[in-house]
Amino acid sequence: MTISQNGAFVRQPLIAGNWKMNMDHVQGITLVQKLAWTLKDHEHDYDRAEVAVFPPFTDIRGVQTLTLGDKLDLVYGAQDLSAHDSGAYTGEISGQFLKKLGCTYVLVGHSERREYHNETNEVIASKLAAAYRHEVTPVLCVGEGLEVRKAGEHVAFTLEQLNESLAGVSAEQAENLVIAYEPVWAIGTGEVAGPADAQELCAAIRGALAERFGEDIAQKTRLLYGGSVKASNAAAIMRERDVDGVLVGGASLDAEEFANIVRFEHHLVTD
Ligand SMILES: O=C[C@H](O)COP(=O)(O)O
Repeated sequence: MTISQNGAFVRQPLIAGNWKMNMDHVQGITLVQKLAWTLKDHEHDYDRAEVAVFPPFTDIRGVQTLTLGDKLDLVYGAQDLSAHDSGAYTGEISGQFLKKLGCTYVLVGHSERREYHNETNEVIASKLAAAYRHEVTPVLCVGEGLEVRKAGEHVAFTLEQLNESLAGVSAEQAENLVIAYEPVWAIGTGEVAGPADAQELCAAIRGALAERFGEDIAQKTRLLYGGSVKASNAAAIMRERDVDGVLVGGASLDAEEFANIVRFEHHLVTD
């Protein structure tokens, strides 16, 4: 992340936990409670780093009730949304419902959606439009697979995904946008792209955003890295200039571990 002369972050870091298809609604409430208590024990300053969880759809109502009831500062989002607003789309979830459930964010185009649900950049563009229609901030996920990385085409591939997915997004809408760079080969595999790899792609993404929406918006947009992030590697990744946060999968299911990722600043000082 980038730090200004007075020690403030230029862009507020975002530490996001994607639970994927883990945690039923009872387990979900327990995890959020434990996370909130642990962060309270750590005297976490939520203004300094935002904390978001992305539970399964079935958990969101419980998480909403808990965060409202206990006046928790952490925010939450959904892992996907429909491109449609309502109607005969069995099994789909409208952005309208997510808005009503108090979701701040929604993941769009996660690599697992691209892979298992054949989501193309075109589909993802229509889901981004739906997120904007319902005023839920999208976290657009992009990133290359192993073959592309081995061929040395990871920057071009990722920027193409980015540009095609953002095809319908206006500069005004882009004021509310988070991008997550997640190299597919590093997701759930224990393989971590090094901090320099994360920086390379985040810098390239920021450059592409500048071309598309102007330098001002590019400098304000938060860029996350995702792929086998743990407490032991989060600080080194977060130290990179263009990385403003992390999107954590497996390690977000353990409240202590995730809270230690949120404490990345502590590790920055002591490393
Ligand atoms: O959304 C999260 C990413 O897919 C990373 O997952 P992971 O931390 O389990 O590798």
